Amino acid sequence: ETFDFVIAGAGTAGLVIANRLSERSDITVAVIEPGDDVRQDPDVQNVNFSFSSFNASINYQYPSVTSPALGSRNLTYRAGKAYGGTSTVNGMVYIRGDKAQYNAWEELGNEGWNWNSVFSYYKKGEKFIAPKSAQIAGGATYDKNVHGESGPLTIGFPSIISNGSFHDKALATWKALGLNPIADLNGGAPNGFVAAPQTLDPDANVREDSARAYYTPVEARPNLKIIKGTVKRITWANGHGGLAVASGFEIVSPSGKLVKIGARKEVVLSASAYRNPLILESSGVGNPQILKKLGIATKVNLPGVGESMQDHPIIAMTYSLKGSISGRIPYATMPTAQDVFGNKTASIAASTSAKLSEWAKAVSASSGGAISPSAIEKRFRIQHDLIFNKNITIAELFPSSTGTGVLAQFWTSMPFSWGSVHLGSKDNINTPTITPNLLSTDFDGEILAAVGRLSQKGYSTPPLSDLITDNTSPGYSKLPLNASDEQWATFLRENVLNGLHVVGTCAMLPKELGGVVDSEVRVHGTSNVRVVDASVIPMELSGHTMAPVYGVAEKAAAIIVASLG
Ligand SMILES: Cc1cc2nc3c(=O)[nH]c(=O)nc-3n(C[C@H](O)[C@H](O)[C@H](O)COP(=O)(O)OP(=O)(O)OC[C@H]3O[C@@H](n4cnc5c(N)ncnc54)[C@H](O)[C@@H]3O)c2cc1C
Repeated sequence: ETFDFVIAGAGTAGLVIANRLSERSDITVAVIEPGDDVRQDPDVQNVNFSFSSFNASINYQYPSVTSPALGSRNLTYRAGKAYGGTSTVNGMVYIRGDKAQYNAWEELGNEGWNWNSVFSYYKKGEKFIAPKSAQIAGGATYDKNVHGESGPLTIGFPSIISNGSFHDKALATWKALGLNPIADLNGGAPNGFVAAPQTLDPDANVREDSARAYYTPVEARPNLKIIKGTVKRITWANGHGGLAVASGFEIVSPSGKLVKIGARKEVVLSASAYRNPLILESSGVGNPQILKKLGIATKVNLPGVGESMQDHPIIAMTYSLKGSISGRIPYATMPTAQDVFGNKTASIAASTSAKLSEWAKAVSASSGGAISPSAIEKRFRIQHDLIFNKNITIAELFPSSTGTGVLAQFWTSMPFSWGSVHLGSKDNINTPTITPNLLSTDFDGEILAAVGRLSQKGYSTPPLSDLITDNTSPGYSKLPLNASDEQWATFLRENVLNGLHVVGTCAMLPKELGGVVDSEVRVHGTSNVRVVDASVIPMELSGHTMAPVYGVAEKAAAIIVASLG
């Protein structure tokens, strides 16, 4: 079969692209997806799901390689395998990040990619449902100017938001610690304490994933088709002008047969940050040294493929409560460097600035020289400037209720440790080789420890501390309030996990900075291969990744449609 556009992956981003392209009735669109239609699955719909309720058939679990910085542990990277991809199995939290982080995309060489432009696509995609009185009683606030009202993606607050004392006490404590309440964290300035909205329909009380939002309303379109299968590689036509030209995909059908699906115009990779590099590498697009080892001939020399993988390093602690909490406590506390480091901020800014070139050399070496030290240093300097001069939020502290306790999670936003994702062997398109390198740059551990101390301080400062009986994990005996730097370093090495917010493995950047796609999300060196999903986000954000994926996909779809004339 042949279509105008063929998209790999009916996930969070893939269905946005499919929806927007198929608005044009003169264009035919096919989406290749290995997962099933799970829109009626009660575990998917349930907004009070537990992560463990998702069975393996809709939940990829990729093990990483072991890492010395993690005490030789390996990590599990999870993602959704279904219509809707990871938006069907995720935590649904919808946070976009800081304005300056988006403006940095333009500074890095992506013309037209800045907060104002992506913000307009956030609004286009969104249908925001304002909180009702019960949710307002639980602390839900908003600024209607930063939300859209008529897009496909419904966003709201959980209907069972806790109206107990947790919110008021948490707000008072964080305020006492300098983190003031803010009305809405999605307007590009999330510094402070606030209730976070989610991708759910509060009236129907169901999860809003990208299948429900972007596929259900358009599935009857005759020019849109989802085909079950796994993309193995891009098929190439005879090139012209030095650019590689895709003619479609070779896919593995459910019965294991290799089938060709033709693309008259373009192919789009939306198979996730874990899987797009695998498809590119198995098509000969990537680092020639890696391709040679795999026995694959180089079609396009593009060493950034699969590199600069970034994630949020995350820690969870638990506190037991005097009483219990009924309902959800979806609050986010988002501090800046100043909030975390106080009067040491300027000296830390200066000492870390002096180390950027050393860190860049180490990260370049760990990528086998795939990205040059100078390119990484340029990217690090922009990141450092965001943290220390542009005052972005550098972490998130995020409680959730276990009923009789609080799971107090926190993570840092912009790591200086980068990992990678590559094809492990020529014929295994399903299993990425993931090298996390989490906390391999010492400062990432230092900043996480500082945020951890802030978290401990929050739970031991009245009035929030009035609710708490003890720290049950890891326990104050293991990690006291005055724990030393060494105690923190050991604790983090043994306990840090991957936040599952992976970006950057097909970064939207100029090729000389290690980029894989240009600012029209087209793979460098090709005329008609685009990548649209979390993998193109060039640097980690202070938001969670789903909201940025939706914003990026809406804008990328507009770019592709505009190119059709
Ligand atoms: C457990 C968990 C909780 C999370 N919680 C949150 C949260 O609360 N808030 C938030 O913002 N973010 C959260 N995230 C992260 C966020 O959901 C993801 O970053 C985002 O959904 C990724 O979207 P994507 O389009 O890049 O990829 P996906 O949505 O994963 O889509 C990729 C699709 O491609 C398909 N595919 C894979 N390989 C192939 C192939 N070879 N050929 C064809 N198709 C293929 C997959 O089956 C999938 O459908 C969470 C992630 C996880 C795992």
